[in-house]
Amino acid sequence: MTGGSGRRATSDDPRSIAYDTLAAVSRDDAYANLVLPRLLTERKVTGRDAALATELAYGASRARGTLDRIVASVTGRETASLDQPVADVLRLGAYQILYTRVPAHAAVATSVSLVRKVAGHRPAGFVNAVLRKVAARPLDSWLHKLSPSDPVGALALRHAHPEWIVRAFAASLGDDAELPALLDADNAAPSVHLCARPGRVDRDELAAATGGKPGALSPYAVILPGGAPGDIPAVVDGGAHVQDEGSQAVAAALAAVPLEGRDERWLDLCAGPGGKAALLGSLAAQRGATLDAVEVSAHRARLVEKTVAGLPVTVHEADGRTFGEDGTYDRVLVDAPCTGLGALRRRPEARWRRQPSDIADLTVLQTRLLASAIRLLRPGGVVAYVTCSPHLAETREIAEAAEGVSAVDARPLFPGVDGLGPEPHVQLWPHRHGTDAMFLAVLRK
Ligand SMILES: C[S@@+](CC[C@H](N)C(=O)[O-])C[C@H]1O[C@@H](n2cnc3c(N)ncnc32)[C@H](O)[C@@H]1O
Repeated sequence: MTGGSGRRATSDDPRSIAYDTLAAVSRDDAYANLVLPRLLTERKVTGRDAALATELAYGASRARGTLDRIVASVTGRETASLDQPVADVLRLGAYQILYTRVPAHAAVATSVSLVRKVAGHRPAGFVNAVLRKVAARPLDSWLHKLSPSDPVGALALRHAHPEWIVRAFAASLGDDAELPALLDADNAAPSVHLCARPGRVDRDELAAATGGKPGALSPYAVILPGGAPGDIPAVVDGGAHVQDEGSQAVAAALAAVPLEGRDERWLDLCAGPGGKAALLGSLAAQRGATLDAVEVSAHRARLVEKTVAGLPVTVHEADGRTFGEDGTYDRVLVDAPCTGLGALRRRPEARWRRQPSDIADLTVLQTRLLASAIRLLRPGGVVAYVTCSPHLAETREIAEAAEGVSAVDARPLFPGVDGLGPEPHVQLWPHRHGTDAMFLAVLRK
């Protein structure tokens, strides 16, 4: 298994497209959810072929760790140590055999011809032999055979998540009972949510026009039944944008916190690509306030500029840790850079790329950004500390260590919504709320 060429399959066959997506993820650290749509467009693949390519590329990316364990138990070596083209063809083949209705003989035959295309004739016999052995047992039997004895390890294997992530979810949830539902939700494609920009589009009219339904958490959310949001007239003309309802709800919560005194200067300290800045900017426009939107990355600052065009928002390409004049803002959002463990359903491969060692650097940055936000607030002003991760080290522990502020109970900002704990903060969950697992702490200076 040496000398992998790393060639692309370059064809419009769904398996080739799925393979090229997996290869881009393995070789170039690419994001499957960016590569796949581009390949489908370039190769003009639509309809059932596009659906199959999507299922295979995203499914095999999500299940990668579990597939690798099964393949490794057949080959006797780490799957990641095989040549990349062989490893990815085996993942794709094993995924079809174990997780789809593709007949095993077809999955094996197409995998053998795929490996010939991307790695030459030498590994063809190996791929054929390995996949035949994979096909000798159904998925349940593999899971049973390879399952560790501890329950969290077993859930991690069964639901294709790294163990450290399942443990982090369990710690945040407080027990293990909901883990299967949460892990299942991570493995399902999320529905598309729109944000009807306040002052531009009426949410109920947008719901009626799109066949969607109003969301329960954000007064601006429409949950779409399916289809391509880019074709919706309100999205085309900028009256609405695509945004997870949880993201909308935490931004709207900051605007809804009661505040005494001046309420004119708002700040978004981590603004790119600008979804929350667009909602806050729309609310600011209605309330005679202005928003400063800070983003350290030049490319992402440009994205914010596009997203907030026409709103009373000034974009600053700057470092939030050192930005601005102390004591000058009334409301500040810190939507901190984080592991993104609350949005795994959106990024098929992300769970396998993230490492526990990522946490330490992120928590230092999160602490410094929150301290900067507090420095920038006037006395009595409020900060919303937000992450799209439920990891306790990135959420409660950061909020509770913040100095010079007291926690505001955030739960009344979500009237009629259950399962928001832990008091006084809000933790949303995909399996409870249908949103990304957004965390919100509201702190008053
Ligand atoms: C979770 S994202 C924000 C998402 C955004 N609020 C939205 O709703 O579209 C975090 C952002 O913080 C930016 N960032 C990272 N470090 C930063 C810093 N020191 N100062 C300002 N922005 C920073 C990242 O580039 C990234 O765009």
